[in-house]
Amino acid sequence: MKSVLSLVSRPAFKSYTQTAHLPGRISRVYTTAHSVPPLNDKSLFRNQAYINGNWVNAKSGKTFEVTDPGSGKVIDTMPEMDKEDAELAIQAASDALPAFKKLTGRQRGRMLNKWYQLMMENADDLAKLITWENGKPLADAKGEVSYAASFYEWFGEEAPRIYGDTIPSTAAGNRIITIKEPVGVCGLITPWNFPAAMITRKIGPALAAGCTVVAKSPGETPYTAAALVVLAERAGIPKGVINVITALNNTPEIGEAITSSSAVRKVSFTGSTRVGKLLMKQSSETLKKLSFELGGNAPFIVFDDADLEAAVAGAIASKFRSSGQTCVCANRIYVQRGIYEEFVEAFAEKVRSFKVGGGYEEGVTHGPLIHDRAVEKVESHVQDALKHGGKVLIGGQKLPDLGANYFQPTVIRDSTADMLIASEETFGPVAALFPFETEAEVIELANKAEVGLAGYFFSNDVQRCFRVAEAIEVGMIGINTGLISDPASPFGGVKESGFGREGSKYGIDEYMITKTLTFGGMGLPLQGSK
Ligand SMILES: NC(=O)c1ccc[n+]([C@@H]2O[C@H](COP(=O)([O-])OP(=O)(O)OC[C@H]3O[C@@H](n4cnc5c(N)ncnc54)[C@H](O)[C@@H]3O)[C@@H](O)[C@H]2O)c1
Ligand SMILES: O=CCCC(=O)O
Repeated sequence: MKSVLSLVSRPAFKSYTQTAHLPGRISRVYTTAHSVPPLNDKSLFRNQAYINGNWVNAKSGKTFEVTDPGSGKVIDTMPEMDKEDAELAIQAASDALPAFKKLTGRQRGRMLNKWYQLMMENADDLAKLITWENGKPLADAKGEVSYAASFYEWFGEEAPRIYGDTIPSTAAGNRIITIKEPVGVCGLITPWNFPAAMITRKIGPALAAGCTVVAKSPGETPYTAAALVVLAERAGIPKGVINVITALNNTPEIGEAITSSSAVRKVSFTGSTRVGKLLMKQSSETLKKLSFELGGNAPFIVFDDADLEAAVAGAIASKFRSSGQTCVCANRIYVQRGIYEEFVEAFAEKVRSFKVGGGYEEGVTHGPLIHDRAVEKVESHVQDALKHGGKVLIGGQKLPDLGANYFQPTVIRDSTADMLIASEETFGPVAALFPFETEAEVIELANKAEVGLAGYFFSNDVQRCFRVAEAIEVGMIGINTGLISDPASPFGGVKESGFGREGSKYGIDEYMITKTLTFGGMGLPLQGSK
């Protein structure tokens, strides 16, 4: 294995251009460049885990390889940790808790603010790491860094503003107040699709509340998380407050260690509904406080009365963000019959202008998917749609000449309710367009999903806006917008998309408990007083 420094400063190793033929009337030039630009600050690249303020290997000495999804090349290794390492991290977080929770909110807020500033100062390097291990285009990666850092800024401001209540008692002579306390040690498990933002959205409120954490970084994208820890050290976060453990194949074992430990009082998980259900079962033995941000299958509805141009732009932004690999991506695009043909044409035209390729290449709008399993799922949804009468307008094919993980941005028209894509999250760059006739019909279709994370609709009728927003069973609705993510806005789902809210003024509550203080014998005359 090459040394870390040679890896982070290695020169371009491949760059080429090729033509990909798309069904329909055009063929597009796709390009890719597999060169990894060197970091300005090479010390941000770490290939170890972090426990109790120390950079460490797995006790077993085992490691796993991390692959650049764009080039298919191995980036480096990370420690393949197991239960024993997880227990050390939990112990470190437990030991650090008493002192950390005694700091004032203002003191913790200042640390988070410093961390925010360091992230912004090192935004270019963090973005390079995100693109390297996740594949998303550099411009998107930069956007993710700002989004991720904004959770430290936001919760740094919330930390000094944790209030309890004064409550009128029903019993005469009693006086009731509540205080908020940190829940304790938190186990945080996050996915690869936002290597920075999914972690900061949990660590920010946890630290603001006074909790200490054990974070399991995603096996596919652990280097961004490690770089964030380097910046945490510089921000003066005390040792043991943040512990980041790493694993790929041992992930279920780590999950079990975290969920079964009685020292861990809270688990916050972002990932699939399948794994969420498993972690909930595992956590039941110790009855932990839980937050689960799970899978989505977002309906995106365009009514006849919508602004067509805005609806097309919103649908493109929602569907193809991160090549369709976000939990809030539109998965089912329902368009009312009166506007359907016009919408299909304008939407397809936009997709034709995409440029797929390596994330570092200038002008690339869409990168590779994360791994071959993601490509297989996307391909199976396209094949299934074809079998059920869907018509592929654009795309529909893998792009093997670019690399194993590239798939053409795809538009399928005349989609129907019996297609897999109508009931399962694709998590990839396939836009399925469904025609519909009436408002009642589309609400029923939208609510058929077992999950309910995000939903979107476009309409210029204010009555309808309220009616439809109230009828759709999701945690978040975009009305006349395809982008809803904001640190100020509560993020979370209903039904099998989980529970709990991240970001916003509610996000910090997930990491606190309310303690009730009842004072008896109050309001009585002072004994012996005149
Ligand atoms: N609601 C949200 O905020 C949100 C955000 C991003 C992704 N997601 C969902 O995540 C899914 C895509 O990610 P994925 O396929 O990698 O999900 P996944 O559930 O397989 O993995 C997510 C994370 O959980 C870890 N994990 C996997 N198995 C585990 C186990 N047994 N114990 C403990 N940890 C385990 C993985 O290492 C990974 O870091 C989609 O369904 C997407 O909608 C949801
Ligand atoms: O993928 C899930 C998170 C997406 C977001 O925060 O916008």
